Amino acid sequence: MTHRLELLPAVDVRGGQAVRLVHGESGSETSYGDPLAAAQTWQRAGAEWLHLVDLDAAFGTGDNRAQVAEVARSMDIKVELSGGIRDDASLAAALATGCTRVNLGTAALETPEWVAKVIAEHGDRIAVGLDVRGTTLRGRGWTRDGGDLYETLARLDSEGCARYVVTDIAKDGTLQGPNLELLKNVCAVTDRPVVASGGVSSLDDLRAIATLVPEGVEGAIVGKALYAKAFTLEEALEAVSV
Ligand SMILES: O=C(O)c1ccccc1NCC(=O)[C@H](O)[C@H](O)COP(=O)(O)O
Repeated sequence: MTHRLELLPAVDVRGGQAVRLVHGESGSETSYGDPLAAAQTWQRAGAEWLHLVDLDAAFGTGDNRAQVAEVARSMDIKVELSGGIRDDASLAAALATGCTRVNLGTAALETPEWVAKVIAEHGDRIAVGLDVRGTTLRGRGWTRDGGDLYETLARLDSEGCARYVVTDIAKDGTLQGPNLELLKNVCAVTDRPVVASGGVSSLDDLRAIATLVPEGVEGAIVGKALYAKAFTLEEALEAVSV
C-alpha cells in the first residue's frame, strides 16, 4: 500500500524565538515569535508531526534545551527533535521529552561509533539528518564539511539506521523548491524512509514530493513557506491527502 506523504511543520528555535534562516546561515534569521505558540498553531491546524530544532545547540552558540523540551512535552502530536544531540547526556535529555524520534546530524559525521551504538539501542527513535551541499555533508550547524553523502549513507544503512532526513542546504529557507533529484538519488541507494527538508515554497512542491512516496520519501518538512503564509497547513494537508 502506498502511504500519504507526512507533513512536518518546522519550529526552529534561536535565542528563544521561532526563526527561519536562509541556507541555515547564522545571522540570516527572520523571527516569528514564541516557539510554543507556533507549535500550538501547527497542532491546532491538524499537524500530525512537529519538526523542532534547537538551532543554538546545533551552532554551538548556547542552547534552548529547556524551552524546546517544554514545547516537545506539551505537544499531543509526534515530535522530531533536532539540534546539537551529540552525546549520551543530550540524547537522554532529548528522548526524555517524550519526542517520537531525534534527528542526529553532526554526531553521525564526527562520532560514528557512538551513532552506531545508539542506533542499535534505540532503533527507529533515531533518525540521521543528511545535510548536504552538492554531495558533501555538513555538520556543526552546517558550517563544516563532514564527508561524502553516499559513503556515509552506506555506512549508516549497514548499521541499521531507520530513517534519513535529507536537506539540500542550498535550498533551505529560500522558498526555491525542493531538490527532487537529490531525493530520488538518495531513495535509489537506500531502502530506508526519507524525510525531505528544505526549500518547499508551494502546494505544487508538496505534490511533487508526494510523487516520490513510492520511491521511499515518507515525509516533508515545511518551514518558511508556512511562516511566510505561502499556503496554510490545512491547504498543505489537503494537497497531500490524495
Ligand atoms: O536541523 C538542524 O539541526 C539544523 C541545523 C542547522 C541549521 C538548520 C537546521 N535545520 C533547519 C530545518 O530543519 C528547517 O526547519 C527545514 O529544513 C525547513 O526548511 P524550509 O522549509 O526551507 O524553511
